[in-house]
Amino acid sequence: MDKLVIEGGRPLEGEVVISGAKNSALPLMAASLLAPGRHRYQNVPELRDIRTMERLLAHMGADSGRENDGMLVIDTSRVHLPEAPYELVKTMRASVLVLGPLVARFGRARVSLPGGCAIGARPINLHIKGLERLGAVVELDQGYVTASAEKLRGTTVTFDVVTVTGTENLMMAASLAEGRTILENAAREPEVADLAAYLTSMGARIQGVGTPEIVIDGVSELRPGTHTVIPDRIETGTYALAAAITGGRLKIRRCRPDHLETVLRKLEAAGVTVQKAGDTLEVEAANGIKSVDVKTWPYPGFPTDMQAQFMALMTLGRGTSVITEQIFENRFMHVSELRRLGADIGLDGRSAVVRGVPRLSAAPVMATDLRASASLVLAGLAATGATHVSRIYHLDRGYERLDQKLRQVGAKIRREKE
Ligand SMILES: CC(=O)N[C@H]1[C@@H](OP(=O)(O)OP(=O)(O)OC[C@H]2O[C@@H](n3ccc(=O)[nH]c3=O)[C@H](O)[C@@H]2O)O[C@H](CO)[C@@H](O)[C@@H]1O
Ligand SMILES: C=C(OP(=O)(O)O)C(=O)O
Repeated sequence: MDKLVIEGGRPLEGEVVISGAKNSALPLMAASLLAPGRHRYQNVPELRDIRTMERLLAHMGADSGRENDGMLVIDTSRVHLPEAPYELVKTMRASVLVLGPLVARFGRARVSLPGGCAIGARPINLHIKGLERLGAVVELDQGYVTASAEKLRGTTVTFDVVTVTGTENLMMAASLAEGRTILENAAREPEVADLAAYLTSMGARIQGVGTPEIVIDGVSELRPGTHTVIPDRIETGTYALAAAITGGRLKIRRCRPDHLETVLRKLEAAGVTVQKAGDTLEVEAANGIKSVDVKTWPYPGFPTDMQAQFMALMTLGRGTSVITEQIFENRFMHVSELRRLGADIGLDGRSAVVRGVPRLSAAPVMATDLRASASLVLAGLAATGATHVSRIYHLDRGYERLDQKLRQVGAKIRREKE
């Protein structure tokens, strides 16, 4: 197992190029199951989750590989086994994204239940309820969801809570259903819009994307297409915070600042200078950090996937910050580790009360999920001394070449065997 060793206390300076979004690429890859043939994706990051999705699709009979220019090509002509086994699903919850496409195209699917994870129980009841509304017969058997439907039929589905992958699963299934499906209280995340853009290029008829009501008119078949994945807004935000927490200055290139408005406004409120120009963001923190409060919320609210990293920044704020997690019931696993670095954080139900301290100092820390790991890396970049972050396989799920990109902008960070 690898760990990261970070010698902190150096302001980051220079340029970082943002990779394609993991949370866009995964549903886009699942969408390849909707139409036999060669699907071509540009800007897919090299990540552990992407390789897991390739293995999952391969299990079903798909072929995939990269072309010389990095284009990921998935050929679904020979898919014959509509099944997602436990061994793969347990390593990546996003595997559940194959459920909708499989039922829609093959009339049946057998997908392992993902189970809980470090950040919460994360049920998929709304995915299942939605598929049932579309006419699928769904059963739970020995830890697997089996769903079957001769033909899905359009209907209205109202989500009890906003669910990103739930919206994506149902949008894919409804694209091949008979008639019109209306998804109410749908997710508005940019990744949902990116998936809708690809589905539309495949021949799907989708309206209302980016609003809480998505209308899908089913078509009888879809065709493979070519698509460029949007830049990763969470990676972008993480580097913006890396500049801020180290008192540095970063030019963040090939990103979409408009997908990160809420985070950028909070950064400005914290006294950080943020300049947007097209697909470039410049972030500079010359005068320290002011404490600000944050509440996570579905898009366009403050993303839960940035909560842990923002908390790392707030540990060094002037004043007290209240950070409230409203999406997942257990997404504070980083708190005890940040405390090991000298942070002063109290927990009160769904809120963390972060009293800023003048400095953090290095310690060995360990993370239990992807963004918690990122928050520890940020804290380590600011802390004095050498911070050892273990279990970085979490980071490798979601950040492409994180250590290399940070080294390029002046961080002293290396990967070591534990
Ligand atoms: C691969 C991917 O895109 N992952 C993202 C996606 O996860 P994911 O799509 O799994 O998260 P959801 O949006 O579904 O979860 C939001 C809330 O709804 C609840 N819920 C969800 C589905 C369901 O059937 N029943 C239910 O109760 C969840 O437990 C959670 O409390 O959105 C999350 C919220 O922005 C992000 O943190 C994840 O990075
Ligand atoms: C929670 C995340 O991912 P996943 O939904 O794949 O677990 C994330 O990207 O922060």
